[in-house]
Amino acid sequence: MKNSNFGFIGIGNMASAIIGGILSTNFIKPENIYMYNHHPEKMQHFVDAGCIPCTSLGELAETCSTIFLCIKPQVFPDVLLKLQPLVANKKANDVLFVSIAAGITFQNLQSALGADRLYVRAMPNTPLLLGKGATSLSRTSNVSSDDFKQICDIFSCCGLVREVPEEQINAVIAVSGSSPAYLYLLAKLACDYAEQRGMDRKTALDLFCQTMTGSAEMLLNSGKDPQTLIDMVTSKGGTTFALLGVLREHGFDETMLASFAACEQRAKELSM
Ligand SMILES: NC(=O)c1ccc[n+]([C@@H]2O[C@H](COP(=O)([O-])OP(=O)(O)OC[C@H]3O[C@@H](n4cnc5c(N)ncnc54)[C@H](OP(=O)(O)O)[C@@H]3O)[C@@H](O)[C@H]2O)c1
Ligand code: PRO
Repeated sequence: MKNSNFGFIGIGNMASAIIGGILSTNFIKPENIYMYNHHPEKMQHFVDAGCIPCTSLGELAETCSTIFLCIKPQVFPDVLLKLQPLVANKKANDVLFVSIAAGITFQNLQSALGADRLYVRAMPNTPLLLGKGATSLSRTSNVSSDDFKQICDIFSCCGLVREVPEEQINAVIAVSGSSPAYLYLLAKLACDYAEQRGMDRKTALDLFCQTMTGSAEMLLNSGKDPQTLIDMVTSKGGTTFALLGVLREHGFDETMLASFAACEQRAKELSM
């Protein structure tokens, strides 16, 4: 398969993050990036940067050998139904589909677009917008190493990439896809509390964020596991001991684990 033109369907938050990463690193020239959104004004920013807007799905399908499906899972049945006849005349391995949707399975894509086509599933996250995202990728077994490397390289323009088997891609949503939401929630609560205690909110946010990045560095580079790092913070009978005691009393671990399971379960429900 020769990838020369790349098409994006659904130019919202995540497609914008991926295309932004590609353009900022010059990995693909803008004139090789095609896009379609049913509200064309959403594409204007990228059109100004030299990308090619399509006026129909057919125009995009005609021109592109790699097609990123960046719409919401609920929109997939409709878009795949329209896409199927538009790619029917292409040879099976002449087009590679990359779906970034939570829950949409290879089986869903194969049923709608053809069993022997090439498919990659991606689970990115919103920090891709800053080139600091984390993306998990799975591929069907017929995707060659070269083709898969190209998709990995595209997501690498926006941060870290890891391959996971498809069986794990719903579980990973709680780890890196949805997880920015609970980290932001923690930041919000810490800032709300600081404000209640008379602190300046911006000062609290700066301190909290530095603590998040520093803690992440410790997890990655100290050689210590998470529990050892928790123990290093927790003086016997001290403040952290009191804090963790309340979390334990209120079932924090169980609540978080239940929320991760709900996240994975919802992805399964979003399957077509
Ligand atoms: N947001 C995240 O953190 C995140 C992380 C990982 C994966 N994902 C996955 O990424 C996908 C997109 O999420 P998002 O947050 O980027 O959503 P989004 O901002 O709503 O983007 C979806 C885009 O698709 C457009 N669209 C809707 N129906 C269309 C159609 N029939 N044809 C063409 N374009 C259409 C929407 O246009 P209008 O708004 O004009 O209707 C919108 O621009 C989802 O499947 C989600 O599961 C999201
Ligand atoms: N945002 C999407 C959702 O909430 C997928 C992961 C993050 O469904």
